[in-house]
Amino acid sequence: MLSHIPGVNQFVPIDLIKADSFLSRLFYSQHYVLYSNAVEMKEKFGPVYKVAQASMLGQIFIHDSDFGKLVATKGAKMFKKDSILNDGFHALFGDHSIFTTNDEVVWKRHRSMLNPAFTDEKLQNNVVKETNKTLSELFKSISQQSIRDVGDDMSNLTLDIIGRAGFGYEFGCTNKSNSTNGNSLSDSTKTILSNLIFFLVSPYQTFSEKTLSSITPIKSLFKSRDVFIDEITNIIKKRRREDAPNENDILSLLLRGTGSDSNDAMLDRELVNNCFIMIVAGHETTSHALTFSLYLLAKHEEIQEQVYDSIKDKIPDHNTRELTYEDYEEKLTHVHHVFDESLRLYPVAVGTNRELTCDVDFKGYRLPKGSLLLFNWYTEFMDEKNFYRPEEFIPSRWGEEGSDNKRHFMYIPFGIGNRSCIGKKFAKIEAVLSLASIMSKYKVTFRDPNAKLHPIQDFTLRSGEVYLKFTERQ
Ligand code: HEM
Repeated sequence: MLSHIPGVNQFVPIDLIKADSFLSRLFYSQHYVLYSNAVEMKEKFGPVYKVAQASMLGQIFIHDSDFGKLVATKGAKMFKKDSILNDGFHALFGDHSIFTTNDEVVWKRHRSMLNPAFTDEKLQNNVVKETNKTLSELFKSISQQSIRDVGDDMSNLTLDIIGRAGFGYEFGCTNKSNSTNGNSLSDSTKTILSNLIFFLVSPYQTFSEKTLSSITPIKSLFKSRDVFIDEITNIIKKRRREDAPNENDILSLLLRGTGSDSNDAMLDRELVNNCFIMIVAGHETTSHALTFSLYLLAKHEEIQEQVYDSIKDKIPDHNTRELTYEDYEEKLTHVHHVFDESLRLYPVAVGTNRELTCDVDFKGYRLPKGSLLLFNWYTEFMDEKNFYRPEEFIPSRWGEEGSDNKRHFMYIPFGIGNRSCIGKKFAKIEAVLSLASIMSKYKVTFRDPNAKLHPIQDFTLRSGEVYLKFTERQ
């Protein structure tokens, strides 16, 4: 027997929400339900409930790993991206990219064209090299100033890495003396990211871009978007003119065969949209994940020392050479565990949005076709049935026997199914090598021993301000 879906304010029909996104975005309360309050909401209503407040009008929340299984096995047939949210992305990033397109055929084509840029071989050659290069620049600036705004450092680091490894492009964030026009693009990227949420909660379906531009943060966001598109178009033009394009970066791969009308060629607007989305998706997420990891290591000095000891033990010459892909694969197990554990406690993507393309029966409820779903996986990460003492930072739990099988459909910080993160391994290599290099060179401690973390739920989960002291190890 199917039950009535529990929750709050059930009265708003989904068609009304779709017709009037202005109403649905009058207030923004997603942060309340998504992260800080998610565990409480699940306890109150169970794993499936309906929330009708502000931007979440009529949205069905799902907190159950069986849903992950459903997405992994039948996802493509039952779900599509949330069309309301995607409309917002189209206005900013264009609708011709792997992340924003609503068209399944277009998505498949983009995904299959981008996949070869993310093979182990490509990542080995490319991400490892650019991560090491960018870290060495960061370390030079740390030697001049040991109290660091870690959020800022990680943002600069990850933006430079995706610029170099993705597009052979110098954002010039870690090595300021190197920057030419890089600054305009890095500033634009940061403006877009910090103002994204103002736009997503605005009535973007109801009003024109001109009207919306009367709101200052949205105006700067559109301005930065235009700078970005111009710059990226110039990068592409320049690359086309070059005789020997960088063989390993993402752009080189996409450029091969482009310019024609054949099916396997990416047109200019698709290239621009995809480059834009890669920079945004590839930068912010990893930057916050790294900041959370460093905060946790500073908070747990004994774990930090264990990580350092394991690096010394497994890589005796760690302080005289750069770390390699083999180190990443074979010798940095403790660092992998730290990263997995911090993504469990602070998953930068706490869930994902979908729209149902057919009626679906799940856990005794009928979820009607057209429903907007928010699959929140964070509550499973914080559930005692999956992780003992879930509130605590215990990286060693990841090395315990059987932990991988048990968590297959449940621990999914990079999503699950066909639309899961294409950059997962890119991010992991970059993050594990960065954490290991930092740990091997510095001890990190709080500038203020009473410092507290205040995570902010925007489009992603952000770390807020984290200041740490970096003391060079002898
Ligand atoms: C810690 C770092 C990262 C996290 C936690 C993360 C998380 C995610 C998640 C959860 C999704 C799925 C969204 C959905 O189902 O709607 C996703 C998609 C995506 N991510 Fe990541 N990501 C990270 C890093 C990266 C990097 C480094 C890149 C690129 C270099 C990247 C590029 C993308 C793209 C293009 C998609 C869309 C894939 C598609 O729709 O086929 N991400 N990411």
